[in-house]
Amino acid sequence: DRGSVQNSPKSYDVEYLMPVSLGTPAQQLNLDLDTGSSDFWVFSTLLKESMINGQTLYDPNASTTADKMEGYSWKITYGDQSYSSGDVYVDTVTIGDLTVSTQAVEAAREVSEEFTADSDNDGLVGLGFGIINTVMPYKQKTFFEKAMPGLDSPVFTADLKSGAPGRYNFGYIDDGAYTGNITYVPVNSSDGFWSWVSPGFQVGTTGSFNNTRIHGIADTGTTLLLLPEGVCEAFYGRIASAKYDASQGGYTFECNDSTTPDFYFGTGNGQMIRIPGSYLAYSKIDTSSLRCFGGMQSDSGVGFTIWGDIALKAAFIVFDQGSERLGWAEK
Ligand SMILES: CC1CCN(C(=N)N)CC1
Repeated sequence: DRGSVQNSPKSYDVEYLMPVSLGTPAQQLNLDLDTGSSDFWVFSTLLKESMINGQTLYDPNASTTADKMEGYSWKITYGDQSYSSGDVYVDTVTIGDLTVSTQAVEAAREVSEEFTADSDNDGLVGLGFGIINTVMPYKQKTFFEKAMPGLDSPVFTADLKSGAPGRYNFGYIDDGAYTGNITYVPVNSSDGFWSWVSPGFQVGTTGSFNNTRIHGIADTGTTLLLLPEGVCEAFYGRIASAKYDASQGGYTFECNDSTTPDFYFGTGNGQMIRIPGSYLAYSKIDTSSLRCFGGMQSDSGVGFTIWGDIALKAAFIVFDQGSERLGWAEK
């Protein structure tokens, strides 16, 4: 079996949403595929009105295939301190023609204001590893873990684009979606994340390659690229107008600063992925400013590097759960 679904970026590529069908008859929600978490949760009719702001709600009572998991609950808190919690139902879920008939659907009773404010986002499909699923008393499998045994190949791929729709594929690799070779690197899933080690980085076409191992996670659910402080300094040190602006909470520089270099990160076997400098002028810090908030910021608050959407949209990535490895290719 296999599946394929288009993903669409919200403004500034802050997140990428995909249509998902839940229940019988099908209820379509727009969900955020997040490889940095492992809960499948949705806005639902169990929520208080005050927590809803235009989102589409999953109504388990309107689904003839929904079964409540009595006595089960969940609560998740994300890196930015946003959170959600609620009850659990088993129901059928289809993403891009791929159906899992008994998915644990976590129906929200409570969401924090960050989720309420994001009116386009109806919930998350966590495609990290199931060991960090928050359902109690027994954790539940991710959509991919449920689908995997029936797939042609135990992989899913992410093709995120800058300011344009991309695609998530399940169960196969589309050889037309990338250029050159796919370089595979081992994954350590013990923390539940797609954790891997980059051999280093290079700033610009003329800079030398810095052999410094960077431990991090491939995370579709994080907008920016969070790298070690020293890497940020090496990059922003090459941009004439760049500075660390505590009032903005990060590095900023003039959006059109022509000294902005491309950023390359190593994936192994001498392969590098090129992130165009334009991706790193993330967004204007306010409408009247000529300065942009940087797409690369320090990972000091997290403890490891997060290869978020800024990096992922420069590549074609294979999340190979069958062999616990990541595949990186240019496109
Ligand atoms: C380590 C953190 C990375 C960002 N998160 C996420 N994509 N859900 C939360 C975990």
